[in-house]
Amino acid sequence: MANDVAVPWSVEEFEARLRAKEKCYHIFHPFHIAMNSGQCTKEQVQGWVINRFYYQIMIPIKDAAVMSNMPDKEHRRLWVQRILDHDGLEGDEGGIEAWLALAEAVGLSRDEVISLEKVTPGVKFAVDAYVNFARTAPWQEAVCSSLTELFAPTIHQKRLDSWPEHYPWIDATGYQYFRKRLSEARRDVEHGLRVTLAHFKTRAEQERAINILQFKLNVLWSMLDAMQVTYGIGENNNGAIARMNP
Ligand SMILES: O=C(O)c1cc(C(=O)O)c2c(n1)C(=O)C(=O)c1cc(C(=O)O)[nH]c1-2
Repeated sequence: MANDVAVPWSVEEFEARLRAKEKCYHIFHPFHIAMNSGQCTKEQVQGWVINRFYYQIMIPIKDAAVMSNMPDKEHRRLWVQRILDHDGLEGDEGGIEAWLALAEAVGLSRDEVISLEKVTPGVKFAVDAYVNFARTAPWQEAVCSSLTELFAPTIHQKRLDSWPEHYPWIDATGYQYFRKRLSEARRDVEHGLRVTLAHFKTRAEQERAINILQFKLNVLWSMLDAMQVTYGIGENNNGAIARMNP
């Protein structure tokens, strides 16, 4: 039977199928598994922080693009908070600044991170693909693509639980970013799920939503693939670094 005549999933079934995508989340990527179980070297943790900074600075740009495609103020009012979460306000800094505090806590200098000089091409490519999708897709599809945040609190909590023990050399002041995201991600997801469950109605549309979520999961996964090529995993990193910096 063709997709467009298949019976739509109930809202509950649709939500369950979106949530079932957790199995493809980057928490299961070998680089993340190594990082969260204390197997990464200092250089690898620093490499992750440097590369993820590009994601951090592009998220509010992505969100501004999505907001520009939202025709009504009810959604923009909620969405604008995502930009403020990252950019902050004068006297009340946001996620980008918190990420720079994490960078300093792992022994990097702000300038080194802000320069983006060490961001690996694959990470740039993956993040740019996400921003480009969000900028050009119908806004409800862009909202749907942010739903990897369904799975993010678990990964932030995992870092908060395991990093202090595994990486005692990281200054504890660096963990504020992960702490902040626990509640921010839950709030984002409430809005994101409401939009997605209401917008994707037919079975074909619901399947498209699942594919959009998979695309975003692939973005996150590809970022770590690129980091793994550059930095290796665990102690076995020499060849990889030599390839990047001959
Ligand atoms: O550290 C992570 O694993 C992780 C994952 C994700 C995600 O799942 O997309 C986000 C974040 N962090 C994050 O901090 C964040 O602000 C964020 C925004 C978005 C988005 O798609 O709009 N995802 C994520």
